Amino acid sequence: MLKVKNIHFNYGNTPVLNDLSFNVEEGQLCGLFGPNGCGKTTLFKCCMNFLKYKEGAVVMDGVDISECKIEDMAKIVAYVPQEHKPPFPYLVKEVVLMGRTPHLGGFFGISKNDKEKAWDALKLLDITHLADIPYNQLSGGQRQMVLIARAIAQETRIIFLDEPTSALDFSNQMRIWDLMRKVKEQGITILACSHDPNHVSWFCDKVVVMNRDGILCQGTPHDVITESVLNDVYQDMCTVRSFDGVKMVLPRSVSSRFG
Ligand SMILES: Nc1ncnc2c1ncn2[C@@H]1O[C@H](COP(=O)(O)OP(=O)(O)OP(=O)(O)O)[C@@H](O)[C@H]1O
Repeated sequence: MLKVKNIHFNYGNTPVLNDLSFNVEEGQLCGLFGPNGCGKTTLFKCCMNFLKYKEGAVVMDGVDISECKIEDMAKIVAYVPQEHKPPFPYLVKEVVLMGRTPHLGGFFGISKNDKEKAWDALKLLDITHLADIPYNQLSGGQRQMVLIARAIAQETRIIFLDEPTSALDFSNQMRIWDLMRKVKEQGITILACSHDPNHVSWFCDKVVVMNRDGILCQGTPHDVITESVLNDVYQDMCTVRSFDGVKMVLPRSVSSRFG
């Protein structure tokens, strides 16, 4: 469903993505993690043709995205950005409704069905109580939930989420990861980056680990979430324990307190 082949990208003369390749299968929930500044957001933007990579190819749902117009892209992939702070003078229900006409960024030709889909997305995230509140008045976490609702309302076959739980409290973090699993069970393909290796380990089918040189490794959480990989990424700070087959990543300083 998503094929990234030998992508290279520079900001000016500074290389950021260096020969990145990975695939995500249809209906897979793929987690992407790596240290600050390794290029995760840049990778999302290259995959959506917002940034033009200089070598390589990205194929989504059989379409070479370098030839894809923005309105066609919006039918293939929905994007939840890491944060969204600019003034956005709309009510929450209007922001979610924009998921129905993402390429227009407005409310042209909206049907009763579109309104129902937007309302369903608000219900799915349990945020119907926010519907009539101005988006600009929301907290960071509430905005994150609304943008996820907008992506769900868009009804694409692929969803990209850039740190979708970074601003959320624990219950909303778990709710979003559980929701991503439910969504992927409907055959939708998800690529989500996260700074929490535990979330990636517990919820994802596949994990792609990046460092500043490119992709360090990729595979199932069982194969990838190991002390040697994590300590490569996080400079010898992690211990990995297994509880009933579930891997738990702990800071070394904590695990040493408990022997
Ligand atoms: N517009 C830009 N112009 C120049 N350099 C940029 C630009 N945007 C990002 N960078 C640089 O590119 C590198 C990758 O940034 P990116 O935001 O993709 O990393 P990231 O892995 O998403 O980081 P984080 O986990 O902190 O969100 C960083 O070194 C960053 O400083």
